[in-house]
Amino acid sequence: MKIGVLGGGSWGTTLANLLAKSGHEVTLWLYERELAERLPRTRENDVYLPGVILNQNLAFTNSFDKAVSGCEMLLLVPPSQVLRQVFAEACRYLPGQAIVVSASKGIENDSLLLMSEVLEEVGPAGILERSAFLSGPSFAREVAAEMPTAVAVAALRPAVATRVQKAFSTDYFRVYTNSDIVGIELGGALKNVIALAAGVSDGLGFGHNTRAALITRGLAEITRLATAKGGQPATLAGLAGMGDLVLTCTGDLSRNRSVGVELGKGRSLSEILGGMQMVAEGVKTTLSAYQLARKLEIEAPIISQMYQILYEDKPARTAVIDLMQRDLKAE
Ligand SMILES: NC(=O)C1=CN([C@@H]2O[C@H](COP(=O)(O)OP(=O)(O)OC[C@H]3O[C@@H](n4cnc5c(N)ncnc54)[C@H](O)[C@@H]3O)[C@@H](O)[C@H]2O)C=CC1
Ligand SMILES: O=C(CO)COP(=O)(O)O
Repeated sequence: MKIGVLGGGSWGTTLANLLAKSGHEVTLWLYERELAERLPRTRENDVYLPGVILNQNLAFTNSFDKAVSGCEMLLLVPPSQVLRQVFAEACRYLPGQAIVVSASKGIENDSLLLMSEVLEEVGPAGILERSAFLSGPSFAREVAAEMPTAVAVAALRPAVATRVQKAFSTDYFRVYTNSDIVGIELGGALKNVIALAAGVSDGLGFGHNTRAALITRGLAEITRLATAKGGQPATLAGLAGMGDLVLTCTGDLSRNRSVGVELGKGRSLSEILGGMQMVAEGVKTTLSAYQLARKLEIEAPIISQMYQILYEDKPARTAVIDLMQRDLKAE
C-alpha cells in the first residue's frame, strides 16, 4: 500500500518505520525541513528517535504534496494541538478514497474537540466514514525495538478498522479493532492527565499506594467523562483506557509522567517545558479536560487538581491534601 505519514516525532517515525518494514511504500512528512533533508543520508531521526536505523522503504519529505498525493492511507501523528493545521494542508492533496488514521492523543484547546471532531470540521464531507483512530499502551521506543505491543483501532465502519488492523499488525504489534471512537480517543487523551498526577505523586516522594489510588480513581474519572460523551465503559477497561493508563502512570519512558515528577520535586512548569524538545500532551489536555468536565457537569477531582497545579500555581502537596480531604463517598 502507498502510505503517507504526517508527523516525524518519535511516534510518527516509529509507525512509519513499522509500516515500511512490512513492505508498504511509506513517505514520512517532517515539520523540520533540515531533518527531512538529512534523513535520506543518515536514515536516523537523531532528534526524536535517536539510535534507530530506519528501513530503506521509507522516504522523507517536507512537502505535503509528496507525502499525501496518491496515497491509499494517510496516517496523522502530529501533536494534537497542531493536527487541525496539518490536516487542513493535507486535505489539498488527499485522494477521495484514502483512509485516514489518527494516532495523536489529545483534546484541542478552546474548541474542546477530539481529533475525530477536528477531522470532521476540517475534512471533506463523509471523512469520518473512512477514518480510524489508533491508541493504546505503546511507547515509541519499545515498538521501534520490536517489543511485543497491543493497541486498539476504532472506526465507524468495521471494514475500515479491519483494513487498518491488517496494515499495521506485525508479529510484535498486535492491533485489536473497536467501534467506539469516543472511548478510544478519550482514553488516550485523558490518561496523560492522570500520568502527570502520578508523576507529581512520585516527585513528592509518595509510594505505590498513592499511585495505585490515582490510577484506579483516575480510570473512574476518565470513564465518567468518556461515557458522558457517548463512549462505552468497556473501551475504557481495555487497551486504550486502563492499558495506556497503567503504562503511562508507571513507565519511566513516559514524558507526561516525567513532567509530573519534576513538578512534584518543585520545579516550575515553564522551566520543565523549556528544557524539552518533545511533547507532553497532558499539559495542554489538562486545560481542555478541565473545561470539558465543567461543560458536561462531570465530577473530575484529579483533573481539577492537576489543572490548579499547572494553571493556577497551586502547590502540589496542597493539591494532594485537598484530594484526600474531599467529602467521603461510596466507591
Ligand atoms: N511517543 C510515543 O511513545 C507516543 C506518542 N503518541 C502521540 O503521538 C503524537 C505525536 O507525538 P510524538 O511523536 O511523541 O512527538 P515528539 O514529542 O516525539 O515530537 C514532537 C513533534 O511535534 C512536531 N511539531 C512541533 N511543532 C509543530 C508544528 N507547528 N506543526 C507540525 N508539527 C510540529 C515535531 O516536528 C515533532 O514531530 C502525540 O499526540 C502523542 O501523544 C501516541 C502513542 C505513543
Ligand atoms: O502515549 C504514550 C504511550 O502509549 C506515550 O506517553 P508519553 O507521551 O507520556 O510519553
